Amino acid sequence: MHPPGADVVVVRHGEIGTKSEHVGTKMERRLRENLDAVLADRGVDAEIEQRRFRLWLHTDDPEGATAAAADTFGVVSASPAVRVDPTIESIREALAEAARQGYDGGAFAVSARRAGVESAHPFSSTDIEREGGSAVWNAAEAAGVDPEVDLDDPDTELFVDCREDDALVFLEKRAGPGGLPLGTQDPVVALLSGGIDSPVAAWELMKRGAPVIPLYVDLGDYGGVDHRARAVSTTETLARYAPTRDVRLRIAPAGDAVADIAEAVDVGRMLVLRRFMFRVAAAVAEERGAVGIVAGESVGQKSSQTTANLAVTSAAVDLPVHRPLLTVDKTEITARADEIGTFHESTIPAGCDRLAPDYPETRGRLGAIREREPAGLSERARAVADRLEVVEGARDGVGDRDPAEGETA
Ligand SMILES: Nc1ncnc2c1ncn2[C@@H]1O[C@H](COP(=O)(O)OP(=O)(O)OP(=O)(O)O)[C@@H](O)[C@H]1O
Repeated sequence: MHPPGADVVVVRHGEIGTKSEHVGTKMERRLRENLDAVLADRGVDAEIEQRRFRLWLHTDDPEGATAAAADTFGVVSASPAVRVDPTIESIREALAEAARQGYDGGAFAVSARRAGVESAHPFSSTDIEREGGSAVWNAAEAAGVDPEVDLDDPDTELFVDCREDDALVFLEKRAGPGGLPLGTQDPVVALLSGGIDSPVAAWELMKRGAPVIPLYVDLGDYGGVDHRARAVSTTETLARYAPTRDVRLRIAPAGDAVADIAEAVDVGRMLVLRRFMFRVAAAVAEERGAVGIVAGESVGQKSSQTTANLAVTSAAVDLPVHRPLLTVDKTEITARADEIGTFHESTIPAGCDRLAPDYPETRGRLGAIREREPAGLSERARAVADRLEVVEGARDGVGDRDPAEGETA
């Protein structure tokens, strides 16, 4: 919610501030470019101004600009604000206006910060809070609201940032994803199954700055049109967070290879299959200059995801397999999927479920699994990776950056 007259959105970032000046400056530039692209992608008109440890968005659409900032990796919070003169009188007036808009009962608090030269104002932040609080109180009473103050746990918080030349009044600090600007790490291949977990895992890597190359392994008769459609639609949602990037889904035509695995392997079948998928992903990574694989596995969630089995599947490739959900419970993963917009409730049985043998292996041993693996799987994985289908049109204005470009801290 924004106060009346808001025409600026204050955007805060976090970890960039811990970097060296050289790296921090580059990351700030990348954040600005990414934010600009998200704004443009959503048709929000805003001009970005670089401030110390902040970006300011000058805009006539404070809600749209705040929502865009809150979906940009690297942003910790965003506040649509009104700017007034740095005097107690102007601040009181703006707070009273803001209260008429955004305070309709419950407990409130005014939180003030003063930045800049100490002697710039003849008042302290405590003065602002006291004077501002009384202005809010009066405005509420005049509007028929029964005001109450709770400084520790308010229902409504009204903020004042008082600086040398102006004061900002705002009603919220909308949380962004945090993390680092997308493109500040080298890319990884994201194995997307169309299920709930893998898009969240991909999003987590994006949040830390790594662009993803989404890859769906088509299981042929064991997969399904709906399964594939879910991978396409979750990729489109992920792409909304990355308009500067090529986030088109790649589909690997693995039906024949999967059918052969299902035919040849019973005990340990899912491990052989996952090892095959990792090999396909590694081949795509090599081709596209990616430096890792991200998967949505979480310890113990499925029989193929026990600690022993994760060791067996990871050993199929030299590239690191990143599993950001490793220790996250399913309820939390589902909530996160809902938040980021990739959650699709579905009763469609996943292809892997249909492939699972009656007695799945829970404690695979690398040597035994290697022996059971049909010969030539690495070559077949490379062949499948050479015949990728790229799903066009997932997003307009697909990014044009080189996926191998990164600027690691
Ligand atoms: N058909 C597929 N194409 C690409 N990646 C896949 C596919 N199936 C599984 N994966 C990858 O392997 C991981 C584990 O898959 P598994 O089938 O055990 O989980 P799932 O519950 O079906 O999928 P998800 O983890 O996405 O919910 C997935 O998180 C995903 O990263």
